[in-house]
Amino acid sequence: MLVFVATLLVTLSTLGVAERGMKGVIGDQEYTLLSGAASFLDDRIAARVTQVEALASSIPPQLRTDWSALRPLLAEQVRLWGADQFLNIVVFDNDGDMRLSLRALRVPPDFSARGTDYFDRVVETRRSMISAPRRSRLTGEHIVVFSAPLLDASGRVLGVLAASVDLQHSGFLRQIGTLKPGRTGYLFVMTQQGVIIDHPDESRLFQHIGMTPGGNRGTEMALGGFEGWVETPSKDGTDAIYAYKRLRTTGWILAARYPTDEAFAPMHAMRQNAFFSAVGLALAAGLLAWVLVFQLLSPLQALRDNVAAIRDDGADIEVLRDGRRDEIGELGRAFHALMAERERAESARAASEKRLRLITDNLPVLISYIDRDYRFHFGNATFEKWFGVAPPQLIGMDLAGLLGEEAAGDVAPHLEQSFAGKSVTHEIGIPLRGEPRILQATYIPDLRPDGGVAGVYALVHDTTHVKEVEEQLLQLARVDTLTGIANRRMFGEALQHALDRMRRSGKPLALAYLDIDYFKKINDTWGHGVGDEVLKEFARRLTLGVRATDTPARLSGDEFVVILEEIGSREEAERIAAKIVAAMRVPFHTSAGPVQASTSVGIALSQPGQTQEQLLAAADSALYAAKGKGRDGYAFFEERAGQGR
Ligand SMILES: Nc1nc2c(ncn2[C@@H]2O[C@H](COP(=O)(O)OP(=O)(O)OP(=O)(O)O)[C@@H](O)[C@H]2O)c(=O)[nH]1
Repeated sequence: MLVFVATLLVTLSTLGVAERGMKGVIGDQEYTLLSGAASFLDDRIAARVTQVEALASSIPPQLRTDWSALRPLLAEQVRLWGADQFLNIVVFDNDGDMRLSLRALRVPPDFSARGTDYFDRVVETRRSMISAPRRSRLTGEHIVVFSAPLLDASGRVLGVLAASVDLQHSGFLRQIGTLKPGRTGYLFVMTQQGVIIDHPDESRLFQHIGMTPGGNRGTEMALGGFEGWVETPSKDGTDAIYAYKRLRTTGWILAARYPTDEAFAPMHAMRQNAFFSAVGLALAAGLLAWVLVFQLLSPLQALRDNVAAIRDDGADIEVLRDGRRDEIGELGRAFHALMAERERAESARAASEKRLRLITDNLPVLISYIDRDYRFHFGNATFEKWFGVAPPQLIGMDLAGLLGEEAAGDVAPHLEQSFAGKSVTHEIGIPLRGEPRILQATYIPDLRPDGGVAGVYALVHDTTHVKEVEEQLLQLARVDTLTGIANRRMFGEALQHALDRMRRSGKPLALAYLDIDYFKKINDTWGHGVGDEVLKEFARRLTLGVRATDTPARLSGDEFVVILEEIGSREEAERIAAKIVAAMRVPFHTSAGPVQASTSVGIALSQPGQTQEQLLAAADSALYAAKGKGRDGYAFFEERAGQGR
């Protein structure tokens, strides 16, 4: 389209320039023609002037006032010139009276040439002249008069010889009519004052140019002195080329009118031809340009198709390297490099993702990403192992869908804190595959650059086993490793709890403090191993000898205690002590054979407001008393130390 429009524009503007140039040529031609015609007319007029001057001067001096003798001379001369040169030749005397006329005229009695330009000026200047166009007073015809003085020897004017030319019928001006431009163009002549003296329209002859309504800029310019050509509308509205030239001899204005339509008829035909040729050319050029552009763009189209094939059908990117050695080939190679780079980055990313996936899937923890709707966005393979939910099924699942309403309700407040921007860790107990488990969950907020939280990363691990081990460790720390009964630490706790219970129930408790008699000797006699065996058996007998609710404990070496709860009386406590003492008299079966041992027991009954230490000290004091009494027996704590049985 662009080529089509451009070609048309160029053609039309070139035509416009050519037309303007052509118009100039035609105008100049017309003016040149007119100038030729003007010079022809000037020559004719000058020739007539010369004829009349020559005729006047050829008259012999004696005949210059002999009017009757002059006639045949003039008649002979006119005959020689040819009859149609002049309409008439007359001679006036120096008073202006007509003395001679070659044509027979009815001359009115008062006819005088005085007052006419052709008489007065000649008398005045004594030189020949051409009159203004005028209407003959004698014949009524439109004429111009060529007049010359008849002078005597001293140069005095004797008369005036006047030769008239019929403007309308003589063909004096008509001869130039053949020079008219074109078929409908014409020439016309007017005086400097604008009186038309020659015109193809005879009705306008000898009328002032202004008599016809309308205006003609060219003619107005010409009356103002313009010579040359101009294109302007005529009075009848049609455009025409007007040319104007003044006659040198008379000052008359010779004008030519050439209607533009006719002047440019060939031009219009040419324009039409050129227009159709231009349209054809433009169409052809446009079509050619289209084909060219199509051909130029076809590799680009192929490149586009290749890119589409790579994107939509997964075609190999190698199709982009088609080896063209131009800009499009460069573009293809640039695309190839870009895509290869992308593919490398993509496979690196995929490998990294696979690695990460492998790691996360094989970690014995739940790794997930939870969005703001509390729905899973990502989850590792552990979800399948723990909950039987495969990662793809997990996507979009909400917490209640995975954990059940109750557990989801427990988790929600912690998640909310994390969505508020905090890292949160909490524990929750839920059944997994039918077993109660303790899980520890850590929520890490996914902070956006604007500070908002997009979601939460959740890391959950099963701490059940750890808790169990912890519990075991705790238990181990409270148990005497040799005997399996409570150690000093657990004893302390148990005593505290027992004292608390006593305070609540009001039922007193007793504390028995025991020590194996001469244990050092057993060690020394049988060795430490046997000593240990005795200690274990001692603990066993102690445990068997008291109620299940009572707590036996080994404090250190061969020292033991028993917390005896809900002891109704001192007697009851003593009974138990005696029972224990009796139980220890039975020989101990060891790897080295039976070993005889015994124990001493100190008993103290708890008092209101008494501390652990005070109670223990009281029992210890009673033990001391029991030892003091010879061992293998018990003593009851009295306020005064040392008392007991
Ligand atoms: N086999 C063994 N011996 C221990 C253990 N702990 C402490 N002993 C020993 O137990 C003995 C305790 O002796 P003491 O209580 O001081 O004295 P005793 O010989 O029992 O005399 P009395 O208490 O006055 O009747 C020491 O010789 C310790 O070395 C242990 O775990 N195993």
